[in-house]
Amino acid sequence: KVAQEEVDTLAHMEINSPSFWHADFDKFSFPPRMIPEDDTEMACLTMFEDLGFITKFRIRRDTLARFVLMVRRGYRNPPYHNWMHAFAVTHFCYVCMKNLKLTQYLEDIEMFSLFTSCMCHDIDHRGTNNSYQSVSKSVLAALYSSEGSVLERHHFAQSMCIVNTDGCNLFENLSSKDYQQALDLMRDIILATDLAHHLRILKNIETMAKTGYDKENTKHHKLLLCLLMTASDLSDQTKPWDSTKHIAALIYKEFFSQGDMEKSMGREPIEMMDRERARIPDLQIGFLDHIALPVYKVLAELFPAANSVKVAVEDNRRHWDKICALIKIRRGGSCEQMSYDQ
Ligand SMILES: Cc1nc2ccc(C(=O)NCC(C)C)cc2n2c(-c3cc(OC(C)(C)C)ccc3Cl)nnc12
Ligand SMILES: [Mg+2]
Ligand SMILES: [Zn+2]
Repeated sequence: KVAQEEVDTLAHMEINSPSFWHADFDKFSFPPRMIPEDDTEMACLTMFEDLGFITKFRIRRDTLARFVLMVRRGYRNPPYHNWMHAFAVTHFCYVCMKNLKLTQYLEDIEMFSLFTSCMCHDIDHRGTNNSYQSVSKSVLAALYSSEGSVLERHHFAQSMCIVNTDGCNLFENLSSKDYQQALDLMRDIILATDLAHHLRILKNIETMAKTGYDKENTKHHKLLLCLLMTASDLSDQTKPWDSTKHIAALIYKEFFSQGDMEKSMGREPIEMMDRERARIPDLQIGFLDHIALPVYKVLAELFPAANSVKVAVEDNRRHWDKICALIKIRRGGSCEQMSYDQ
């Protein structure tokens, strides 16, 4: 699936330093989506190298090149859940590892597995959510609906296919113990990206932040890995307003086409997926209040160095509030569709 000359090019090129991409490449303020898509594989090599993973886990350069190329190809091209989403998620995880001194909280193998999981966490996403898999009686639902987290199980299965493909096994030089641990960690971390799972464990994460992280407690390691994964998955919300506005446009493009498909199947989509009914500013305020803000609040409690990220999300919420207020003034009543050139 990946041409040998592509692998050779990526495998033999000198790995660029972070500053080659931008002076702030390893800062929370840097927007990873500004990297041209065709440069993202090289930027992934920069991050692997800068985190010390290539040396520490004795990753062969041709294996790494083939792995990165295969992961990128594993993504489809829906409006939001595409390779650039995975790259942005991976970049946020890299910035956390560079700025939050995570070596004092997690083991090397855990960080390596988390970083790799970020790259793979939405592989082969079709731009539809878990409930749509059951409604449309998709192959994925047939495979996984009895266990739940249908999409996330598929993302993990696809990731394992790549790891098991000749010349793509990123973990090939790990001890058998570390090898098994890496795959188990990838499974737990990718399954943690199911919103339902996240909402189930959020209380435990908040309790851990209150009582204080205990490096000797394996449960705390797991909870922290899940938090870092969801904080990375939502990290588009931590960037400046222009980017956040654009991301909302992509998300609702994807949601509304699912809603259209559900209507064509004679079903009523939920409001956030119904282009006739959805009020985007209201929905985004709800999403930020109930899903995004709690994640960055607890991240900032655990890591004061992440406070700027929480502030950025609060700024974005204020922007949506202003748009809602504007709509109310102009239209009276609640927020309706309109262009947000705010
Ligand atoms: C900008 C933005 N708006 C969203 C608005 C709504 C929802 C949604 O699913 N609401 C469901 C209702 C029933 C409560 C998700 C949104 N969303 C996500 C997202 C996060 C996910 O889950 C983790 C990462 C674990 C939190 C999983 C999937 C997605 Cl698409 N990423 N960005 C967004
Ligand atoms: Mg996902
Ligand atoms: Zn994702």
